[in-house]
Amino acid sequence: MYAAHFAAGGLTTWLVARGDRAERLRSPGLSVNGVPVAAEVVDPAGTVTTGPADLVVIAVKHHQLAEAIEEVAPLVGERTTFLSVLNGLDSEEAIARRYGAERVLLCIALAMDAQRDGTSITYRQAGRLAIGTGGGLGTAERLVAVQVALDRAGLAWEAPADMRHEMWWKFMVNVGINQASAVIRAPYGRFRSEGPARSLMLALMAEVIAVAGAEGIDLGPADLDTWHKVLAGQPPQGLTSMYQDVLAGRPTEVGIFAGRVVALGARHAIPTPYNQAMAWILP
Ligand SMILES: NC(=O)C1=CN([C@@H]2O[C@H](COP(=O)(O)OP(=O)(O)OC[C@H]3O[C@@H](n4cnc5c(N)ncnc54)[C@H](OP(=O)(O)O)[C@@H]3O)[C@@H](O)[C@H]2O)C=CC1
Ligand SMILES: CC(C)(CO)C(=O)C(=O)O
Repeated sequence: MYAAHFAAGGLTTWLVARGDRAERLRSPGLSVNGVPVAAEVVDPAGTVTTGPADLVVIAVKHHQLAEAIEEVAPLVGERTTFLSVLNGLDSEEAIARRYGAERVLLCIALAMDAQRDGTSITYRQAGRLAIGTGGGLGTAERLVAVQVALDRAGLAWEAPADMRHEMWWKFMVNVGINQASAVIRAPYGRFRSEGPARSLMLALMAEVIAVAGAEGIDLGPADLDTWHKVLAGQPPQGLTSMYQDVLAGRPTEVGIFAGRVVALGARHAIPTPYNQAMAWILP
């Protein structure tokens, strides 16, 4: 979805992929809402004559991150800045360890409803990206350059004052709705009214709020209200990325959600039974 926006905005766009994956991106090719994406496929296993890229967007699942970080190497130069739309709290640090902290902005993807079937993507809401610097990551100059690129691509962005809080808010959301939707097998609509689905989502989120407090992050009722407003805008039949993974038989990101909450609970002696159950149940 992001590649389609960049290409349509007139920015030279490359899809980085190796082997069979590169072949699938060439044929049948990547399509977004039925429109083929005008982006060249770059296979880093071959001779790469393009680049360096001004911006690298990493949009893979967490278990694919380490490989993706290495595969983009031929396109990385001094001016290259990274955005990671991965959920969870860790991907920016992983990229920073490989390419340097100043090259990586903090980023989360909000309120999007993309669904994928092979190389065909459909979405109604592109949502928005929250981007920023913090914790030694990124620079103000790179942040502005990326904002200009996102404007050209027609992608909505915001730059919250407290990006760390924003990352934890998104973590709370993912721990709650992604995991609850994946085990109950329910679309967004089921979480809007009282019932077991919503109760499980809120119980999982309450454990995040507890461990966040112990980590010095102030999450609370106002953050839950913000989520309820976002949820009200999601299509009732839409599916979280984790529920899509379960339906497609793909591994889930449970390790960076429940796994992380359980580990933080152990560190701070805070019980996290709901997340422990998710870690036992989800593949
Ligand atoms: N979908 C959503 O609504 C949202 C998702 N997110 C987060 O964004 C991240 C991506 O999620 P999502 O888009 O749903 O994931 P998908 O699994 O739908 O897409 C990931 C894509 O990356 C490709 N890929 C994997 N490894 C590589 C690699 N080494 N080189 C090139 N391409 C690769 C995969 O190809 P292949 O199929 O061949 O393996 C696949 O097409 C996750 O962390 C998710 O939690 C955040 C907000 C919303
Ligand atoms: C917030 C939500 C549920 C949709 O944007 C998401 O991040 C996901 O599906 O992974």
